[in-house]
Amino acid sequence: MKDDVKEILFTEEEIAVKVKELGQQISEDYRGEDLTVVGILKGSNIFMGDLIRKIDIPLSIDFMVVSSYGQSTESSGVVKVLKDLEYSIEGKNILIVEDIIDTGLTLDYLKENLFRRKPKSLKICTLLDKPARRKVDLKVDYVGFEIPDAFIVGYGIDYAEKYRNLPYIAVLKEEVYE
Ligand SMILES: O=P(O)(O)OC[C@H]1O[C@H](OP(=O)(O)OP(=O)(O)O)[C@H](O)[C@@H]1O
Ligand code: HPA
Ligand SMILES: [Mg+2]
Repeated sequence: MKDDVKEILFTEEEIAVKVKELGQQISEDYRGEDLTVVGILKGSNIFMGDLIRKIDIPLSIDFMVVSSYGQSTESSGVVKVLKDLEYSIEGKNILIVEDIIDTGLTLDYLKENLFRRKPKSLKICTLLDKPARRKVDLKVDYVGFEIPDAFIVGYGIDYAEKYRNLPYIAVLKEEVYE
């Protein structure tokens, strides 16, 4: 697995520092308010777990499973909801947690989908932001790291369902996916 890595972008330690910063900022912004954190699986599986433990206010969690990359390095442009939320979000403060925003198509679809359910507020937190590939305008409220236009894996993020268990965030060698 490690032989497929071209370059480590962010170490475990760098990720931990950033996640703590994001958690502190979110805690301050929502203090005194109810908060429901919605993780977008599978990619946010690790980030979500680490982030909520750095948020020191009461919160509840829910998950959606969506997919648009499948086994590819390119978005299909079609966002499939494989598992929907368990609970109503009407009148609630919702924070969507994503691992990475690339073209923005996934979150553009999800924002529309969730806004229709009448939440009190709807904000977005992503660990990684790849602005060079954005295809839609998207306001993102909390961003961990801005990254270059490269296909990354690790810390829950996959290529063809592999590499999620890498403890750091890395760029894959092109020969792995070309
Ligand atoms: O901004 P976009 O171009 O839409 O890309 C971002 C989305 O792509 C990845 O999901 P993927 O479809 O790979 O599913 P996964 O989370 O199960 O890996 C990632 O987790 C984001 O949800
Ligand atoms: N890596 C893995 N999955 C992704 C990426 C990426 O760079 N962009 C969108 N989904
Ligand atoms: Mg993926």
